[in-house]
Parts: sequence; structure tokens; C-alpha cells
Amino acid sequence: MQIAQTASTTVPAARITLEGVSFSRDGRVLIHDTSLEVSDARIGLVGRNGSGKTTLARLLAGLIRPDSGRVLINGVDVARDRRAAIRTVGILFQNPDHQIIFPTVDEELAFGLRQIGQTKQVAEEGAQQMLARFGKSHWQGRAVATLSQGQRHLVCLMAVLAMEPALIILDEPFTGLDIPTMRQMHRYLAQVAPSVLQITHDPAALSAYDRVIWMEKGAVMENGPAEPVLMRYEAAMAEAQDAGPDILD
Ligand SMILES: Nc1ncnc2c1ncn2[C@@H]1O[C@H](COP(=O)(O)OP(=O)(O)OP(=O)(O)O)[C@@H](O)[C@H]1O
Repeated sequence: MQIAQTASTTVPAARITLEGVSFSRDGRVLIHDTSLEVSDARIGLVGRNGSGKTTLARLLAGLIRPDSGRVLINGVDVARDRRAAIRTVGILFQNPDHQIIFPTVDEELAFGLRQIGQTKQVAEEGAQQMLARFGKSHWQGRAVATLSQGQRHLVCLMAVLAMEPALIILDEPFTGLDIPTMRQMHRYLAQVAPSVLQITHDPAALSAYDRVIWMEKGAVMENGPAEPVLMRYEAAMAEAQDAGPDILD
């Protein structure tokens, strides 16, 4: 088991288990009978457009329920035990506006903490602490609508981190950010997140990762140490560049 060095403590990596997971929509199989057992601090998820990465991420977060099989994170069946799941897995989407539901920054941060059972007062204090930790105490009471896209990403990240999940899933959440902002986001994550699973189309973003899972057509094509898997993935993508998209349609 890999260990993540965070700013405050040493936390074991989350245990991710898929047992014969299948998922279909509109009569199409999007994830085919997939089994997996991994426990690493930094995991990359790569694959062509439509290969099933976001669907797998949503299954891992318990946002959708498998038609058959189970998804367990640290032993929590995330689709069935939603209460435990929101303490265990956090997910960051590409577009912060799909995630933020409250008008002000601190309401947004406190909401997640209320969801995990904290009282209003404790949740509000937790929101303030999170803002202070990121040097953003002056965002207290700030309207989300007045923040830039990068700043909204940071709000989403803080909201997820405040809940201290064992696993944070990033579904291309930094697309469209400028390079310094993206680097800053990664620095924050490196300091605080125990386990991260990142979906990306940029293999360079995964160079320091422990493991890479490569999806093809709704199944795991490869799952292993980052460097050799990325090498084979990049070689396959270079070869396939004229072969048309890998979509399940
Ligand atoms: N709600 C849905 N109903 C029907 N089909 C869907 C649904 N969501 C996704 N799909 C299909 O499932 C397949 C996998 O989609 P998914 O979003 O998981 O791929 P992805 O690997 O994340 O792709 P990308 O790299 O383009 O983001 C695609 O063919 C997509 O059209």
C-alpha cells in the first residue's frame, strides 16, 4: 500500500475495489464486467474520448449505481451507502458551475460539512478554517458570481477537501486554467489529499503518479506502474491518430 505524505499527517492510500462492475445506458454497455483492486496515493486514468473514464469516475464516486457488481472504497459500497460515501470520496468536475450550488463561498463550503452531519455552527467554523488554510479568509461572504473560473475551481477544491475524503477524483478539473493557477491547484492537492485519481488527456500531468489505468471501450486495457503504462498508451495513441475515434456508439 502506498502512503501519501500530506502537510499534517501520513495517511494510507484509499483502497479501491471494483467487483465485476457493469453499467449500461440506453441499451449500450458503457462499462464491461470490470474488476480492479488498487491502493495508491496518485492514480491516473487515461483513454480516448468515449472510452468510459467519466462513467468509471461517477461509479467510483457512487453517483451512479452499477447494473451488476460492486464498487467499494475503503470497504464502503459507495452506491448503496451514500452517507458513508460522501465522507469517503469527493469528486471535482471540469466545470465548477456544475458543482457549485450556493450563492456565497462560505455557504458552499459549509454545505458539504452539513451533509456529513456537522451542526450549522461547526460547519461554518470548518468553512472559515478551510478559507484560512488557503489564505482566502477575505472570501468570507463573497458572492461566487464575482469569482473568476479559476477561483471557482478553488472553491470546489476547498469544498471537497473540507470533507476530508479518503479519495479525491479529478475529472479533468483544471482544463482551461492558466498554468500558474493549475500548478497552484496541484500544489494544494499534493499537500492535503491522501489519494487522488485524476482523469486527464495530458500524460505529462501523470509523470509523478504511482499508477495509471488505461481504459479502452468501457474496459480496463492496462493497469500498472505509471511510467510503462503511459509509454505504451502514448505509443498506441500516436499509432491510432488516423484511425478515428474510440467511441462506444
Ligand atoms: N447518460 C448517458 N447515456 C448514454 N450514453 C452515455 C451517457 N453518458 C455517457 N455515455 C456514453 O458512454 C461512453 C463513455 O462516455 P464517458 O463520458 O465515460 O467517456 P470518457 O472516456 O470520459 O470520454 P471523454 O474523454 O470524451 O470525456 C460514450 O460513448 C458516451 O457517449
